This record gives sequence, C-alpha cells and structure tokens, in this order.
Amino acid sequence: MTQLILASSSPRRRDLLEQVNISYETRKQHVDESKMTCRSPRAYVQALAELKARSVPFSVDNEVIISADTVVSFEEQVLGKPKSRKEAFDMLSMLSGNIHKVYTGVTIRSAEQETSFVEKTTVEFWPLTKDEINEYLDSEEPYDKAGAYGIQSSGAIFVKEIKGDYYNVVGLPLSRVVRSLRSYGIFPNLSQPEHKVTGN
Ligand SMILES: Cc1cn([C@H]2C[C@H](O)[C@@H](COP(=O)(O)OP(=O)(O)OP(=O)(O)O)O2)c(=O)[nH]c1=O
Repeated sequence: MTQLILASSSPRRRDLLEQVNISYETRKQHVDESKMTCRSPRAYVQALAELKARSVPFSVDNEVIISADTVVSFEEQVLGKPKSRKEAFDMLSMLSGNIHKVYTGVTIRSAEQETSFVEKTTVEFWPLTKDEINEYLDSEEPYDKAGAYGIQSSGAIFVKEIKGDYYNVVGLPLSRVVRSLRSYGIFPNLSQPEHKVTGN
C-alpha cells in the first residue's frame, strides 16, 4: 500500500490532511530556509518546497513525500515568519488596510515521479490600529506564521476579504493537493468525515 509522508513540522499541515481523512506519517525536513536567496515569491516557495521534499529520503518502497512552503508577499517584499516582535509589528503595519498575496508551493514526489505547483490567494486587511497590533503580538500566535498572522485563529479578525483557496493561506491548498495525490494512488476517506486520523 502507498504511504504518504508529510515532510513538515507544521501543525497546520497535519490538521489539513486530517480534515479530509488522508492517512500520513510525518518525517522532519532539514532545509535551512535562511540560506535561500531572494527571488519572486512564486519561485521562492516552489524552490523551497522542492528542497524540503528532496531532503527527506525514502525508507521503504511505495512512499510518497509531500512538502510545502508558504510566504506572504506585499509590494515586491517576501514575508516569512517574523524573527522578533518588532519585525512582526512592521509586517502587520505594512499589511494593515492593504491587499497582499499568500503563496504556497507544494512538491509531491515518489521514486517514479515528482510534481510541483504554486497556489496564490489574495487577502485584504482592514486598517489596524497600533493597539490592535500590539495586543495581537502579546499572544504567541504570530511568531511561527508567515506574515505574522494566522487566518485560522485570532488573525481572522484582520481579514476584510479573501480571493482564492482559504486553506492555501493556512499552509496547504487542500483541494489541489488532494487532486494531485490521486495520481500517486493516495485518496481521502470521504465516507468518514468525522473520523480523526492520527499521524505520527
Ligand atoms: C499566512 C498564514 C501562515 N500560516 C503558517 C503556515 C506555515 O506553517 C507557516 C509558514 O512557514 P513554512 O516555512 O511554510 O512552514 P513551517 O516552518 O511552519 O513548517 P515546515 O517548513 O516544516 O513545513 O505559516 C498560518 O498558519 N496561517 C496564516 O494565516
């Protein structure tokens, strides 16, 4: 049987695979993202997703590895995870009252084939006050997320409008991923929507 390996330590990506009852195991990827040179957001996320997928070796036959990378892009700038409170403040101030794009690159690979694609979602933020940003930065939520916000948590209140796949913002463009996984022999279990799959 084909086994899916999620090359990621992102809890969001695990949750999304579980949401559609896809069985998986996790295997940590070892890519140093700080060494990536700056390029267009689309090229950046695709290159990182490819590196992450290729950094994980196959351990038995019939494994399929999936990896992803998400960034926020605003006016030529690529925003990853903030390294400090100041950086997070600057990111949210930049996004306040403006429209930005979220790009997620995905790579799926088996011993026989490799597929990569990039999905874009456009997000508009309400204007944010300094107090609102500072209150949000007192929580732990922004610091492990690209662009310093989590649309799936309290960051939802910043969002005025979204165009594209919501799940792409959370870290995995779920419907496109599921469609691509079909050609690798991996399918969601749609008949048990309430069933929780436990990953390792
Ligand atoms: C914009 C946004 C990002 N994010 C998250 C998704 C990603 O986990 C993270 C971007 O960092 P990534 O480097 O894409 O992923 P990661 O370091 O969390 O995990 P790994 O590289 O091991 O797969 O930001 C949200 O959860 N919500 C959001 O609204």
